[in-house]
Amino acid sequence: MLKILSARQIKSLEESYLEEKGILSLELMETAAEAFCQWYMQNFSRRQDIAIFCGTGNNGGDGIAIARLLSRQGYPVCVYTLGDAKDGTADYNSNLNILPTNIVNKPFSNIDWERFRCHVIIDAMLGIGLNKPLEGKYLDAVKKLNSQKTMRIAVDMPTGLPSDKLVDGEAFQAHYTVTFQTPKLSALFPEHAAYVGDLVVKDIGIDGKYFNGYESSRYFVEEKDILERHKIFHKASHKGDFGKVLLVGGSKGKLGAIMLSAKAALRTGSGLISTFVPGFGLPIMQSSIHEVMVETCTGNDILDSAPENLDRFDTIAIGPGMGTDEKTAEALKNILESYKGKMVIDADALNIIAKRKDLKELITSQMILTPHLKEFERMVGDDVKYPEGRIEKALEFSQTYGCVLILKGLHSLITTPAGIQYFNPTGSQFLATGGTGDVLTGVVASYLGQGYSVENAALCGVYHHGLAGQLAGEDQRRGTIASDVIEKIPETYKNLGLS
Ligand SMILES: NC(=O)C1=CN([C@@H]2O[C@H](COP(=O)(O)OP(=O)(O)OC[C@H]3O[C@@H](n4cnc5c(N)ncnc54)[C@H](OP(=O)(O)O)[C@@H]3O)[C@@H](O)[C@H]2O)[C@@H](O)CC1
Ligand SMILES: [K+]
Repeated sequence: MLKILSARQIKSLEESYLEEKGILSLELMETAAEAFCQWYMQNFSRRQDIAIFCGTGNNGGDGIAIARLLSRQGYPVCVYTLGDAKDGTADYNSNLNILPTNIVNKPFSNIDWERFRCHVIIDAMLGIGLNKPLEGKYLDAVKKLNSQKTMRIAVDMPTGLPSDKLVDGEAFQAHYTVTFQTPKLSALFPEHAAYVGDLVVKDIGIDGKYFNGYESSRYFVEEKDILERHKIFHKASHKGDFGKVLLVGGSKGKLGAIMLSAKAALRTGSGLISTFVPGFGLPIMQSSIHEVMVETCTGNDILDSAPENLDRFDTIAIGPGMGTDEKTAEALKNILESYKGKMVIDADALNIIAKRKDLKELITSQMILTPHLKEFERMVGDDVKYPEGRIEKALEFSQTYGCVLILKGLHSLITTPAGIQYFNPTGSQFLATGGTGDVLTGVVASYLGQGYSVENAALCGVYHHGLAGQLAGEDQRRGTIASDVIEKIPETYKNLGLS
């Protein structure tokens, strides 16, 4: 887990790290530049001309050091500076003084934009030191660079993005942001996706113990954290060991939702899946998914009653495609009141709960709620447009009702009633398509059925779902559909070296 700190905390952390280790900030800058270059060299060829735009703070210092290191490795580099060296930080100037003279180094204001050509733009203008919206030449630079049809990469933060809050005005639009040590909070806001691009976190050697003194309950999940939370099954495991899961949902025209959840749960590893759907769905379910068992409610078109003997199941997920009819709401109430096991509450179940205070009171610590932004807004009855406020609201909700909350979106946020908030690293823009939420419900329910704690099921579920989305997107690009994501779930295990 990487602890997420504010820009102010990062500066203080850096100072105490340097002091305790007895190293110079210039050395840390060199480490950061090396980390960037190592990533760059793995991903880009020497045939691509690089233009590095540098401010005069330490972000600019990183840029100048990157220019020297890449040039030494045979990469064609030009440097463009946005300020006067006399205003530069000490480390910026130290790097400028050792920039080889064969590297073109021009002021930004001297660029002839008619003739400007490069393949890759590296933004080292401003990083976590940004303290006001862009204006003047920085604004001009960002606008010019964003309009270039080239690869754009930001060092630490895209210029113009404040580290801890929503952007105000313009910012550099990166395809990749290579950030140091730990992600900055705002790089994880879905609203900033077009500025951050793909986020790459590079270790610069400040180990975890230095983070201990800084208060934060927000973390960025890493692959190793997920590996630790998985259960290991053995050859002799029986299908019953993988859990008996009941998935409740579906209504006329929306049966596909519960089918997607069921298939996803099977692909995640569930042994026995039952579904509970309106009567019309029985032949459809049975003919399309042979591995699931199907039970039906009293009514033919809508879900109007609860299943019998809920204790037969290790876990229940409810909501996909269910509709919000009053009879359905009563069936939901019945299930929430009588079932004591772990549950996933999604989609229309959330929409029903949003309107019923009495149902909100039935939320327990055994439950994982999985709203997307619109559903969450209905649940809290408030505007959650601003990410800083939304993250706070998620915490408040989870603590008030004692449940685990998965707020879906880019870098889905998992909040536990203990007050910990985890940002998920996996995912893809191609997950923004109908039915992927139903897939997540099936994945999370499957882990609950396999005996995972609510916290581990939420973390592993969101991680694998996001990774499956990435893998599906690599093959299918904008043509990715929810079923492709399901088919990629088994590959996520292979990816992590899990059986
Ligand atoms: N911390 C770490 O672990 C490590 C940090 N490292 C690197 O250092 C970076 C942070 O460096 P930093 O603190 O010097 O800040 P930086 O982003 O260069 O900007 C400061 C300058 O910008 C100016 N300025 C601000 N807003 C502005 C605006 N809107 N428009 C115009 N100007 C504006 C501000 O001017 P002022 O307000 O002071 O007049 C000041 O001159 C960090 O992102 C990372 O890349 C790595 O080297 C090693 C490990
Ligand atoms: K930058």
